[in-house]
Amino acid sequence: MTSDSPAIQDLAHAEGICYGCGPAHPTGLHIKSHWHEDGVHVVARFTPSDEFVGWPGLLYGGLLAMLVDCHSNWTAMAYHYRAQGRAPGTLPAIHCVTAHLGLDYVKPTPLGRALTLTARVEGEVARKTRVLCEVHAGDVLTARGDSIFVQVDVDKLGSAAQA
Ligand SMILES: CCCCCCCC/C=C\CCCCCCCC(=O)SCCNC(=O)CCNC(=O)[C@H](O)C(C)(C)COP(=O)(O)OP(=O)(O)OC[C@H]1O[C@@H](n2cnc3c(N)ncnc32)[C@H](O)[C@@H]1OP(=O)(O)O
Repeated sequence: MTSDSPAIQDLAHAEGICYGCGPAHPTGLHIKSHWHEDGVHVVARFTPSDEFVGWPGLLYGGLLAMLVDCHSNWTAMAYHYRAQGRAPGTLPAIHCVTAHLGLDYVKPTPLGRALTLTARVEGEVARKTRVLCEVHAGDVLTARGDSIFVQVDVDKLGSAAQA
């Protein structure tokens, strides 16, 4: 899959309203994740605009966490679909939620430059999936995520799952 193909979010959850990655959110970030052609990594690109400023000229760390959170979660979900030998968007839908978001801020992250998020699943996978994610601005590694996502049955989550 390449970035010319539909994003995993658009295939799997076009009606999603997550602020970070929901295709149907009116003003959200619309993060788009794609399998890399190496078949191992999932990649997203995002250029933060000036409104996401933290320290002058630099990206607010919370926004960076949002990017890593959503992209890593979609990496986990894409992995589960592929492990079952089927495409995102086929039924039954696979849903994961963030159980643990780990993030190291390695270097200041600039505003107004394309960021590349590159994530992959690490280790044994069951209901719980560990995802490693690197954020690069050009050649510079600016952040590193190490997070846990847990597959959930949304029918059992009750009203919390309706959002
Ligand atoms: C929550 C409602 C949302 C529903 C919507 C679903 C639709 C999704 C559709 C499309 C997604 C697009 C949107 C992406 C958005 C970005 C991601 C977010 O912002 S998600 C929101 C933030 N996250 C939460 O609100 C989770 C709140 N926490 C929980 O609900 C539970 O704690 C949960 C489900 C994570 C686990 O609870 P247990 O009772 O089902 O399962 P146990 O047995 O505790 O854990 C399972 C395994 O995970 C490990 N685990 C659990 N918590 C951990 C942690 N904090 N760190 C490390 N491991 C953990 C455990 O050790 C266990 O591992 P072992 O199988 O024994 O190896």
